[in-house]
Amino acid sequence: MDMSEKLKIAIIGSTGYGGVELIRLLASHPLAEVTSVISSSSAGTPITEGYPHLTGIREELLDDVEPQTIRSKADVVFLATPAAVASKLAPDLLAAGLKVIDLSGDYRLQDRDLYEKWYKKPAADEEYLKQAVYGLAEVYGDRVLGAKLISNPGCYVTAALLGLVPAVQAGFIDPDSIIIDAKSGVSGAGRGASLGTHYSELNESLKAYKLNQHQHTPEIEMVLSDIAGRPVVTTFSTHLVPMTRGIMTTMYATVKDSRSADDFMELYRSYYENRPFVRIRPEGQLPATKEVWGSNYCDIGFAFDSRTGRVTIVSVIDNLVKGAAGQAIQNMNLMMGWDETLGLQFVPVYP
Ligand SMILES: NC(=O)C1=CN([C@@H]2O[C@H](COP(=O)(O)OP(=O)(O)OC[C@H]3O[C@@H](n4cnc5c(N)ncnc54)[C@H](OP(=O)(O)O)[C@@H]3O)[C@@H](O)[C@H]2O)C=CC1
Ligand SMILES: CC(=O)N[C@@H](CCC(=O)OP(=O)(O)O)C(=O)O
Repeated sequence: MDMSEKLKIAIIGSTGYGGVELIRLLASHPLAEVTSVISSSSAGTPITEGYPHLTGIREELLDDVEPQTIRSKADVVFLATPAAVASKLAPDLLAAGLKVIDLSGDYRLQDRDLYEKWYKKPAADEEYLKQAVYGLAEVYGDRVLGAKLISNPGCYVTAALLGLVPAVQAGFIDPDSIIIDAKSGVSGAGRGASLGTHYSELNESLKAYKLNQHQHTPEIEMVLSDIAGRPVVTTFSTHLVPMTRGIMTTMYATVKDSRSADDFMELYRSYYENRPFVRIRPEGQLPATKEVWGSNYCDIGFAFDSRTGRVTIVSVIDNLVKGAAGQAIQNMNLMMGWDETLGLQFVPVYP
């Protein structure tokens, strides 16, 4: 690529929350620019019709989903589409010579049966699943360089795994004892209106949903099993919180070999030493979702209970940034061999 020219980006699903967050973040990327915003339902209309906050930033009309036209305008396409859409679109986009970064779950699980069981939709073709690189950037980032098809991890999965992987890999916790208690803001459910995300249903309430049925369960287990070197199953519970952005995962596990708070702190600081988006909090300080709002950070804190022999690990992310668009751009940077922080050095919005 001629470095005087920016990498051209198209976004399918640009009218959704993940898509519009890609537009926001890419607007300040030094080496990439959005050249096509695409809609399957409102091509020919301006994106500012649905998103007036983009006035003066993206005034062009939405394009159609047509691979050859997209290729004439872009080098990389981000798919921010509902489940089972990317698996239909990616083969033609790849054939047209585009690189594809998928924010949905379609290329995360290598096992097609697992996808169909948990997502209740048809799985992607085996041939493309084999090509897909799973982009949990801090763990598998070194596999992403030069990839043509990147599968961006789930939002809950990112928060949970960044909090668990170092301890599982080092054998500091018993993988079979892990319980993940997760909470998300409502933008995690996308822009479409539904009864469950309706203001008067959600406001002043906290509710558990999809218990033991959440589609991110097999993705978390896939990575924990890989890291532990044996099959791991886990209890993963999700809750909807009346806030716009943010995910907190509170994770409980039995500590092995009398590892201390200092041991954990040293392990996590060393694991994430060269990973600029993971911040380990000092002992006794637990992170809040507000402290990563609008940023690509994942903040992690610990609490030890010598009475029960358990550690509680708390991790927080912004679901739309580190949980979706931010990590997808981080993966694009890694794919291109660039500094992973390009275009992502936002200070969290506070308060
Ligand atoms: N929201 C979040 O925090 C996160 C979301 N994700 C995943 O990212 C993906 C997008 O999520 P999100 O932005 O929240 O969802 P939204 O529902 O807000 O947006 C999805 C967009 O996809 C487009 N779309 C729907 N059907 C098709 C189709 N057949 N072909 C092409 N485009 C289609 C729609 O736009 P149009 O009708 O204009 O084409 C819609 O605006 C999902 O898979 C989601 O699970 C992952 C991590 C976090
Ligand atoms: C609050 C809320 O509803 N969150 C969504 C997150 C879904 C998501 O991002 O799904 P994929 O990553 O699998 O595409 C959920 O729990 O289903």
